[in-house]
Amino acid sequence: MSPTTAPAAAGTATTEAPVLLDVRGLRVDYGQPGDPLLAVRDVDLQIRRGEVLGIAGESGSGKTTLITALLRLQRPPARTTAGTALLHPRPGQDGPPVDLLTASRRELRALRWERLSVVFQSAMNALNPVHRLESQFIDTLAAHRRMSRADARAHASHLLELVGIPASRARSYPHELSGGMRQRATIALALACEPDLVVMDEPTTAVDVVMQRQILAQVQRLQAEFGFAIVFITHDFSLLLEIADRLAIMYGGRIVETGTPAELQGDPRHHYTAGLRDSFPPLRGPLVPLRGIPGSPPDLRTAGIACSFADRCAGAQEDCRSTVPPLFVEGSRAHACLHPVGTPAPSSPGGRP
Ligand SMILES: Nc1ncnc2c1ncn2[C@@H]1O[C@H](COP(=O)(O)OP(=O)(O)OP(=O)(O)O)[C@@H](O)[C@H]1O
Repeated sequence: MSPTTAPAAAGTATTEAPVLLDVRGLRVDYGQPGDPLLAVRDVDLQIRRGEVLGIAGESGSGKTTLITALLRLQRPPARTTAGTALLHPRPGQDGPPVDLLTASRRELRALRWERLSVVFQSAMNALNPVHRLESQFIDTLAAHRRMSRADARAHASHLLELVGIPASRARSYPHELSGGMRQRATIALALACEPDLVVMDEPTTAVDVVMQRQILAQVQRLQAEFGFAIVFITHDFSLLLEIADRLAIMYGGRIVETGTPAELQGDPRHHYTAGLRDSFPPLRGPLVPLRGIPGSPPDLRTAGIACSFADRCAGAQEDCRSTVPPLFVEGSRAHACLHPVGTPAPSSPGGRP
């Protein structure tokens, strides 16, 4: 097994759908140039049209930093220091891809809502508290779709109904809705202009488990109807097993493994993926003992000359402490581990195990 010559994009080609967003070599840091915290390190990520890519990783692994950089929503002290993120045109449309990391404000304005939208954990941040729900839809549709107010109102009612909010609630203010309703309204708003990609950052963390299931079922129905791609970010591995087509696992600012849910659940290659899997109860099937991952997350202030998981890894060998593993590609999946799960430990000198 050897690393690929070209960088392996996370979740490389498991479907034939055209590539929508191609991220290469993304680096983001926080803080002073002399003392940066390296929150995202050399991330390659490929998102295909219509797929659900789940990004999982523990708190502080860089998930939010990654997507706020891609969407150009980051604020100082965050700085993108390297990389490209090419958004490809819709099939049948001409023109070169747009690099989201260098696009002008004007280009970004044209892309937001219409090609890219985002749903964050807190719906109150997305909805304007002093405007009725309906008028937030109408303003967005009027600005980006040039719809008449009457058409926009009808479209808003339709979208709200799609997420289970009756038209009679369209004139409510956000604070008059339950948390679950607000979050569903935010999702409907994100879909208003039929974007190609919807980024969802912990969209169901703030609601109870029953509401979480309802929202996810609705998202899946909407996705089947409209065909948008989703990047779904969460620390909840078992949730992603249920809803994602492919998974990318982040640890210490890097993508450490990618593959399908079945691959990563049944046969994880990176020891961190295995630990993450064993830390969450499965949503279906028999109960299994939960193990957790001992130790604490890596120090992101050091550039690292080792695998950042080595100190917590039961399978770590000597070379793991002196080499940053590249992403190794095995067919449609990839992992960044020198001694993957299931490979025998090297024999000690003299042939003894
Ligand atoms: N504004 C900031 N200034 C400095 N460091 C930050 C800032 N925001 C995040 N970080 C650091 O960057 C690293 C990545 O954080 P990030 O929020 O992207 O992780 P995450 O995987 O999204 O975590 P969570 O699941 O808790 O949201 C962490 O070490 C975090 O402490």
